[in-house]
Amino acid sequence: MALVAGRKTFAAGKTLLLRAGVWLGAEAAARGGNGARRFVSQRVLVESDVTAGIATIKFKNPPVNSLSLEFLTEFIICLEKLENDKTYRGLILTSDCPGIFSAGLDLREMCGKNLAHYAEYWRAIQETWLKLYLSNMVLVAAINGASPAGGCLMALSSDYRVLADNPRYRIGLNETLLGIVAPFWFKDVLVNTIGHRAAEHALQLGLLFQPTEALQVGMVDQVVPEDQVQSTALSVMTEWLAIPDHARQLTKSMMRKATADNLIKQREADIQNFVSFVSRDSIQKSLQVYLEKLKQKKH
Ligand SMILES: CCCC/C=C/CC(=O)SCCNC(=O)CCNC(=O)[C@H](O)C(C)(C)COP(=O)(O)OP(=O)(O)OC[C@H]1O[C@@H](n2cnc3c(N)ncnc32)[C@H](O)[C@@H]1OP(=O)(O)O
Repeated sequence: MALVAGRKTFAAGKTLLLRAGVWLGAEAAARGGNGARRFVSQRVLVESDVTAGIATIKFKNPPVNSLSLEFLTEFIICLEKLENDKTYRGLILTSDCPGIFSAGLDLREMCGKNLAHYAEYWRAIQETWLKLYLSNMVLVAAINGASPAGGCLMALSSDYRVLADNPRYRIGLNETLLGIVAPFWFKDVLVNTIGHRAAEHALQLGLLFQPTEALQVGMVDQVVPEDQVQSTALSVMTEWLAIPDHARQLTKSMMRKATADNLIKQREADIQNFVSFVSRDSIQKSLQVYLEKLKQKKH
């Protein structure tokens, strides 16, 4: 059944389908007698409370939960499985890596690879976003670490964001600092969240907000002590799940459909655009310099 779901997801990406199959073969699922279920994959941990109808996905791609193609493949399959299983009405996104929610796109997937790889990678990024943004489940991001760029996008695609109060946990779309440009649909999601002027400011400067600033600008909904992030996410979830599903889902779709359709109607062009942008010599150079800087930071 899960493979069928995977096939639907990756109708346009044969390699991804194959990888998904490999992952599904390696998956282990355990059920407890108390309604708790746990799916284990290499990079994505899914815990669920069947009785409450709530699942928690923990990103587990150390050291920084970068969105590698392998991670995205597992993540997409998990999302699809949960979405198709009517047991689940709510999903909490969080991290299993201390201090990092997600470092965003994996820069190694965008450097020194061939054009077909860039296209495959970008399709997976698009697919992940569409799955998150259009989910029928209530999505709450329990942001327990730094959350730049693609990490921020995942949080912004949730319905509610709870951020741990730690000045090191900065969140924002910092693409310009890497010498690259946030795609239009990243921009659309940011504008929908914090408004046009604040988004223009944040995007041009590649701002990464500390928790109090993120709350002030409306990028997150709540900032709480680190040890209360999960419990707060859970109580927010309970509040949201008290709303009848059909009314909430239709309202969510009414609010989000136009933004998602904007990408859906030009998906292939967006892929081509990414491929030609990222394969430019100047962009490859910028990304390599940035990666090198990250590596040298430690020394
Ligand atoms: C072209 C069209 C537009 C495409 C859109 C792109 C959106 C994106 O998401 S681009 C990615 C933007 N991400 C970032 O700018 C984050 C960069 N990373 C950091 O700022 C920090 O790593 C961190 C704050 C997330 C964590 O800091 P910490 O001190 O704990 O760890 P580090 O020592 O910096 O990193 C450990 C290790 O991980 C490597 N790494 C970090 N980020 C990435 C990444 N995004 N992709 C791949 N690899 C990453 C870093 O180089 C270190 O590697 P080594 O241990 O080998 O040195």
